[in-house]
Amino acid sequence: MRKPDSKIVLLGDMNVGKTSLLQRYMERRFPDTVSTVGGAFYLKQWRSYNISIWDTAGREQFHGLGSMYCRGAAAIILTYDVNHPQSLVELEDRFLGLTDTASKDCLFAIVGNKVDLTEEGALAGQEKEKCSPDTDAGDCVSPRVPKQVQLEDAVALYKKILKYKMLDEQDVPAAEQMCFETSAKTGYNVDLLFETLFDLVVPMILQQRAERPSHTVDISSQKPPKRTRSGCCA
Ligand SMILES: Nc1nc2c(ncn2[C@@H]2O[C@H](COP(=O)(O)OP(=O)(O)OP(=O)(O)O)[C@@H](O)[C@H]2O)c(=O)[nH]1
Ligand SMILES: [Mg+2]
Repeated sequence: MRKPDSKIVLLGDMNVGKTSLLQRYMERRFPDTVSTVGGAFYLKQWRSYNISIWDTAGREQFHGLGSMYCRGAAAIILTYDVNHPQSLVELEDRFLGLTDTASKDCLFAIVGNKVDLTEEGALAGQEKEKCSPDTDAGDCVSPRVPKQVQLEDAVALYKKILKYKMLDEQDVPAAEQMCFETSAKTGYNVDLLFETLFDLVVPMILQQRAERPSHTVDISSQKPPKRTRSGCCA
């Protein structure tokens, strides 16, 4: 198996659409999902780099595994459902602490998913035919509701995270670049989310490589060991 150069992890409450987002990006479809057990990952080749993207379980019973999946992560996607304010609250209360094991310069993206279900989704080009007896289930939309969580709430959380991590706003990407509203169902902003992160992670890979001590020994520059009287080497 190809060895990953970097790691991105999806975190968030159950049912917010983590698995659906990843499948939409990697497989270009929106299949039925079952609630994730433990975790699973995809390997994505981005330019000449291999990036592993980990999907985790949002269910409380798997909570203990979260920090293990985050270990060494270069970026974490904190996912909520724009129709469930509690799912944003949970990111701060339950999931942020799991990211302590991530890389010290870990990037954070905050993602409000299921925007297709909102009235605002229609303005963002999410309009689809309403369900009718002749419409395929995958092509129909539930009745639209006003969005329950605003993008500004996600931006506020992003700024809290910077404080929690003791990061300076000037040293990290701007909140507006790292807070997204998506729909795994229609694909809205899904490529933008993942590919923004890939582009930000690549310089981190290069920096790590530059800092890593070289394990290669140039044997041509090594002098043969001197013989001592006992026959051993000095
Ligand atoms: N309308 C709509 N439904 C979505 C969207 N994304 C996911 N869903 C639905 O929401 C439900 C949960 O999606 P999952 O992707 O399994 O959620 P999850 O976050 O992986 O959940 P856990 O694995 O339990 O943590 C499924 O019925 C999906 O079809 C979306 O963008 N729009
Ligand atoms: Mg899942």
